[in-house]
Amino acid sequence: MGLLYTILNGVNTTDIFIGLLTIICSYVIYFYYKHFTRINPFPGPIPIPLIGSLAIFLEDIDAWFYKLNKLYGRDGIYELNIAGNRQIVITRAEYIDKFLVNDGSAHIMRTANNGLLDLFDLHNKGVGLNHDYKHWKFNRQIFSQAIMPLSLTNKPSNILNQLFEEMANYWIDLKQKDDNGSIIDMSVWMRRFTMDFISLLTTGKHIHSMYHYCQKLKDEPITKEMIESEEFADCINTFVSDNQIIFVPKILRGLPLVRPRVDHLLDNCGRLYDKLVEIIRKRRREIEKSIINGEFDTNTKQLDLLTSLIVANTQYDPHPQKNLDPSILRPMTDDEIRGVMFDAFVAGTDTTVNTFCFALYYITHHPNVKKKLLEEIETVFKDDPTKPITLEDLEKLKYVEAIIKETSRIRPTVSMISRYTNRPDEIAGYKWPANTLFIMYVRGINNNPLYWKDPEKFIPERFYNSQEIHKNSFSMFGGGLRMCLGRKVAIIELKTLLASLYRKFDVELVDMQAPVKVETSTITVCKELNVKLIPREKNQAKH
Ligand code: HEM
Repeated sequence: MGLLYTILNGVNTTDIFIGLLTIICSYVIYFYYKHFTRINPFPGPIPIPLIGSLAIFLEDIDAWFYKLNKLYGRDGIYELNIAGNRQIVITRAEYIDKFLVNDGSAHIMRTANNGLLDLFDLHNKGVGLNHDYKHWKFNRQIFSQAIMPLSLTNKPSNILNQLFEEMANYWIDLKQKDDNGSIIDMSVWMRRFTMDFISLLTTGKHIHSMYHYCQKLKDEPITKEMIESEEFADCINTFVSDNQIIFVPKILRGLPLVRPRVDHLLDNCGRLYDKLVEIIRKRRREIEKSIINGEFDTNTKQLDLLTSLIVANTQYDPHPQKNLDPSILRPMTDDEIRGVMFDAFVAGTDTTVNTFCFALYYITHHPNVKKKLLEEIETVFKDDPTKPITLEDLEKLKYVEAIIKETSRIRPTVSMISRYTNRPDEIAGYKWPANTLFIMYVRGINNNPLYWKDPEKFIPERFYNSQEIHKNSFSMFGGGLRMCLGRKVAIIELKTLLASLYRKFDVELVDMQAPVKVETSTITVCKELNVKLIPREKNQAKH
């Protein structure tokens, strides 16, 4: 202690300054030495020590990636450094094959987990950001067991029909007396709609977020339910729009620009987790009560998702699994269910909202597409605009499906999908060490003129003949072992929504000149889409 005191006592400000400067210079030299001697050097922006590419913090991520793709993506591979992490960006369909196959577990992880996943209790919870292979496998198996059978039933369509009717009535209610239609921000309404949908699908309970939003628009007195409902919607939106901060390296957590954002998101997630756990515990008690009373129906294939998750791998499981690794044949804890429910709300709401809004934007800008869409609706539903939509009807809506795919090709809401290697591998003809992070740049591949003629043109007919589509040149739901678990439900939802909307309303953009307003975090979000909805007269669907 005495020696340390003597040393420190003899140190003046200049010495401290010189010491710090030496440390910083040594780090910068070390950083650039590592950078210029890296394995498989590819073109890309020159990184700044600790920060990597500053542009990612200053520009919209999607717009920045699009620009980089034009600058560096010509040969199908380039690289970036984000907050000190090297990322290899792939823009050719031929190079992503290994990430999209279902065998092996070499490319199963999505992130390096050197960020703050643990702090948010996401590193071994749920599915989407789960970094722990064993826990991910267990959660994925049970989530899949619960959601896939649902998409084979009319349950999602029935909920969607009921919710669409409700929403259409609010829209008509909001119409000004002398106006021929209602002007609404579709992106906000769709967020409330998908929230109500996912809640009904997962818990069987209506949280009335559309109703509360409508009350708010009509300036009705604010009630406790309205506040709670808006808070829940805000928590989901905040997580969707601000979650990149979770991937900032731990070492940067205390920085003045980082700390408040992390604390804000932590507080947000805390409230969301508490709400979800409250819902789960309540449902568990309800199930226990119905079992005691002999009222629990194990034969039904139409349990809501939450009930399926609670009874999975118990004697009340309606889809008992055999021939599986015994370590994943156990029931889930409340915390594990919370992780999966969190995924359903976070991964299952905004993705659909944005795809739907982008589709409307393109349909309104392409009268020929709108005409064919209306003709298909007319053919399938004849002149009955009220008949509830069934799975059978959805099967027939081929052009609607092509519109959804073409929208996702040209403007994917998930424009980047990452994979992290846990062992050395050969990708794009190069040998890579373990722990390399790859980004499949979906928007670049989906719009690459190598695979698509006139890629910038909106032509749904491209998807009529799937054999003509180059392998891996279109991705909406990713692929391989981590492929989207909600893909079937999402397609049901999008098709039902588009058909229901155009059966009942004519849709016009309020500003046809304005580009679509987007903001990117891990997904590309439609920030605003102001539309005018004009109720259709009977038999008017063709125009
Ligand atoms: C249009 C709507 C949707 C789009 C475009 C979409 C897209 C995606 C994509 C690209 C992935 C990553 C796949 C990969 O890494 O290969 C993903 C993962 C996932 N999605 Fe979706 N999704 C949509 C709707 C939904 C819905 C409705 C749900 C649930 C109700 C859902 C649940 C999930 C989950 C849980 C994962 C993580 C799977 C894993 O990591 O194992 N998604 N989604």
